[in-house]
Amino acid sequence: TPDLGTEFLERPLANPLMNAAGVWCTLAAQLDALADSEAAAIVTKSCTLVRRDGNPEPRYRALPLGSINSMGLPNEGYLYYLDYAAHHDYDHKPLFVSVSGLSLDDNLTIVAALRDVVLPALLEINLSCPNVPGKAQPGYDFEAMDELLAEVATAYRRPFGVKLPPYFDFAHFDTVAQILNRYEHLAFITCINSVGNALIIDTGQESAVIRPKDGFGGLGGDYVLPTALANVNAFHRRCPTKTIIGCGGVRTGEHVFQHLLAGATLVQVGTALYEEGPGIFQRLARELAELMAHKGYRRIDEFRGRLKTL
Ligand SMILES: O=C1NC(=O)NC(C(=O)O)N1
Repeated sequence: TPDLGTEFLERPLANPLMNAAGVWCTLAAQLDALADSEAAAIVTKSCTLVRRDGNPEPRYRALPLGSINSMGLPNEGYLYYLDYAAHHDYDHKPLFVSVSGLSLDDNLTIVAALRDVVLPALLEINLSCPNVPGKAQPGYDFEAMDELLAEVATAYRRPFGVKLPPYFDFAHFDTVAQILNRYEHLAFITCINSVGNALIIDTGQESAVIRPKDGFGGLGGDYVLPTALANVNAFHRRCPTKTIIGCGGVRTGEHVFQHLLAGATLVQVGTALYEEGPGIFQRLARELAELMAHKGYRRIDEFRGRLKTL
């Protein structure tokens, strides 16, 4: 059988699979379930300085082709996740801590705290939550993003990564890649977060389907796979010294294969994990191995990043 083994930041991993920040990772019991699953790494729900209830419900809706959500960063506050990180067994599998402070100061406070506890946990700075009313995504404000990365890189002084929103224009791919390439400590790039501020309409009810923001929310699932693959490949081409983590639209082993072909090293699962639970990682690993066997690949590095063009 094919070997799903891979490497992330020089660390060997059993497979390229992990959860997407925010899904099945807000509470310790959920994170424990991921730690006990076939996922090779896990990431926490994006945390803020203080605990948040998040947006009013209904704020998540599963759809025939994916999901829409406007959770609003409900989380237990950063100290909860630092405590979880302090007790995690890093020899078993890596733990990422996702941080989504609501201000530059909040981000720097959390990042400094994570630095000072000196844990092997990996930092994923979320630049792309589309669902906090009144808060623009740093990922779409290039000057603010550049300032945030400069401050975080200076404060953290260790390898970290960013979770980007989707971009839809080569000028934006170029500008963002140019910014990211200036930060040596910036070791990985996770593409993409949900496609922000979509609107799903229930025809029968003649209504939006989630309460926050008049029904506008982040789109995930099958709807976003082509956009996710494009962003993975765009930053894979433009940031040769960075490791790309793919996220968006992964529901089958074939989708994992496509993210790897596009240049991803790890592949995160969001909507499909929300719907299927942590058992999904065993299914995705099996389906990826079957597809690799069918194609005659023994290892991931035989095809990773080798997307052909016409
Ligand atoms: O970064 C985020 N992306 C999402 O799609 N939703 C969550 C949230 O709303 O908390 N955050």
